[in-house]
Amino acid sequence: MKVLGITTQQEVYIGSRDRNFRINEFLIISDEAQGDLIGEIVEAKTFNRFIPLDMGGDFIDGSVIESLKVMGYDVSNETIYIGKLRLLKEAQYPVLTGSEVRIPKFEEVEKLLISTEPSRGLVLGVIKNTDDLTLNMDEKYLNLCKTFDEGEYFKQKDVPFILDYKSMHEYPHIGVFGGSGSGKSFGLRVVLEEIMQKQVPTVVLDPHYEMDFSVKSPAGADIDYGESFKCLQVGVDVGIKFEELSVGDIKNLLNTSSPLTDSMNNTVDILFVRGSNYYSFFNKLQNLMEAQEVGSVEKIEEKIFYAETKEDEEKWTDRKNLYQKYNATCPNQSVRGILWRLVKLFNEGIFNRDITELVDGLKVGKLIVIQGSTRIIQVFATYLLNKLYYQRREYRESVYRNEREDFFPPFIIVTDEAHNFAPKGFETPSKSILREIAQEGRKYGVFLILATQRPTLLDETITAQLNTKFIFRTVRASDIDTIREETDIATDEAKRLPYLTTGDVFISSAKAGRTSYVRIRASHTQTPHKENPFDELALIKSRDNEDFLKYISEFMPISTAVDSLDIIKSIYERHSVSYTIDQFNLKLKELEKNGLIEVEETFLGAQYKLKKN
Ligand SMILES: Nc1ncnc2c1ncn2[C@@H]1O[C@H](COP(=O)(O)OP(=O)(O)OP(=O)(O)O)[C@@H](O)[C@H]1O
Repeated sequence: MKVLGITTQQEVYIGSRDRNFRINEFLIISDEAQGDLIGEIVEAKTFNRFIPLDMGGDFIDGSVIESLKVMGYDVSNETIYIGKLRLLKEAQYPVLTGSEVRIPKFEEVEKLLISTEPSRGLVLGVIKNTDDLTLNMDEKYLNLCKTFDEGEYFKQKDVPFILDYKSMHEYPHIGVFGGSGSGKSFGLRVVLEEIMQKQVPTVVLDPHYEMDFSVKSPAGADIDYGESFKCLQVGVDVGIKFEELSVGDIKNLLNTSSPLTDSMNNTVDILFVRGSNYYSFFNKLQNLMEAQEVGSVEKIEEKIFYAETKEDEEKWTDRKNLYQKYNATCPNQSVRGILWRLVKLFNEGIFNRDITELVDGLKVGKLIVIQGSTRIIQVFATYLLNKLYYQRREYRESVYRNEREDFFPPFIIVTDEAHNFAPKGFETPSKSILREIAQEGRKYGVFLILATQRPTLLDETITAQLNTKFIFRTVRASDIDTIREETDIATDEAKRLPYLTTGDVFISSAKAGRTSYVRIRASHTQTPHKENPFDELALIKSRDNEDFLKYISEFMPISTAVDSLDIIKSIYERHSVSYTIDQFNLKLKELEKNGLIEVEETFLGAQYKLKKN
């Protein structure tokens, strides 16, 4: 392998007669003047005599062809492999043409490729095309993971990719970008498995109900995550304690239910009293609304006068007071709107629980998965993240002040569909807290892992704070542009983004100052949605058919014209399963079509029989 053509300090062409180049493999140029220079292949081509070299287009120029000839290559008759090698560190001078190129030894690239020990980092996969480098690789880096491809598991044969999560302290926050089906959720699962192994307290917002780690995959038979995570459903296991809400919180919550008008905001300011419980706020709104509907103090007094019971009298007196106090400042429309939003939240069960179980889990280093519909998670997350972030902040600040507050651990927040929580261009309640954490979280040990299919729709301030970025296959041009702006990904790599294989990813790290090309390892667990819905359909159908066959076997042969009604009755009595005549006949036809029974046409119509075998 030799350096060809006119060279620069950043990039050179190299050629070989017998070795094909692979994208992102590492090679060393032995430059006589400058010593060893390490580079990475960013483009590779093969030429042979059927495709003359001068058709190379803009990939190679005339100087490359000329130097191939000078070095003794027969450009019109031989197969020649050519690669573009980008130096990892700019050379002092342009590289010497004709320099020898060789495969590095592991220790020559170890520092470049491996950022920390496996025990101190997250083993996320393997660095692609590095199998040549593993020849004398340290034992501690061997057999750390498996990869999964086309239904088969493979032993690790490349250098492992280990993410130094502790460096988040300096380079906080991770972004995970990729189009649908690119391997983003799978990648997130692997990251979370590793986080669980390190027992880092983590909150995962999971509107898709997919982050469950109880089902093992063949690659994780000996690892059990059962005790390391907990799924909690909003409104069932976790919720918001109404008494703890500030006026800001309640406005945020009502707003997520449906946006509040200025007048509604104002009305909440006037009516809400911190520390009151749900029912007292509800009653206040309800009573004021009813008083407003009566219309005037005189009319309410009439109601008091004609009240039939003491209770009624008190109720209307109360309403009169509210009316007198608030009618002028709180329009009926706004009171009504707030009440409607409040009841909607209440009906979702969000005020039924608190976050004690969640906080207890975090304190022992668990991964807490919050499940619920996208909307309810948005409502809850705003409250939750504010609460957790300020608790952690308060704890850290008390440490600075040498005071003793109860320990509250550092933690990570993970969410898919992050553009819904922090959209570009308009304000949402969850966005302000995420933005604050993106900018200030590092100081207090609160970190974000945000995944999205649409980086272009994610708030720019937040995107700019994501120091490590995982970029899976991305096809949309606008998203590729955003990725190019927001990462150090090179033009050559950006061009490859639409063609990346599912599960392959560019990991661009501010700490390393470079991008690695990685295959995400096989996950130890499986998503609960793994079953193909069409297989599920077939399975249910065949179970259904088997059951039906069991019910009818003893009545065979069956003449539909005479027997159906009696058999349907018997099946109902014995098995409590009911069929209409049409359903029963259709089921018989289906069984016959699937070859489970036989049919014969008789003068009485169709007669079904068990199959002879
Ligand atoms: N690293 C990998 N190794 C093996 N298989 C993978 C890998 N990554 C993804 N897959 C498989 O590819 C499929 C799609 O992956 P995944 O569900 O993660 O896509 P996605 O990008 O999250 O899509 P969406 O955003 O639509 O959910 C899954 O069936 C998964 O099993």
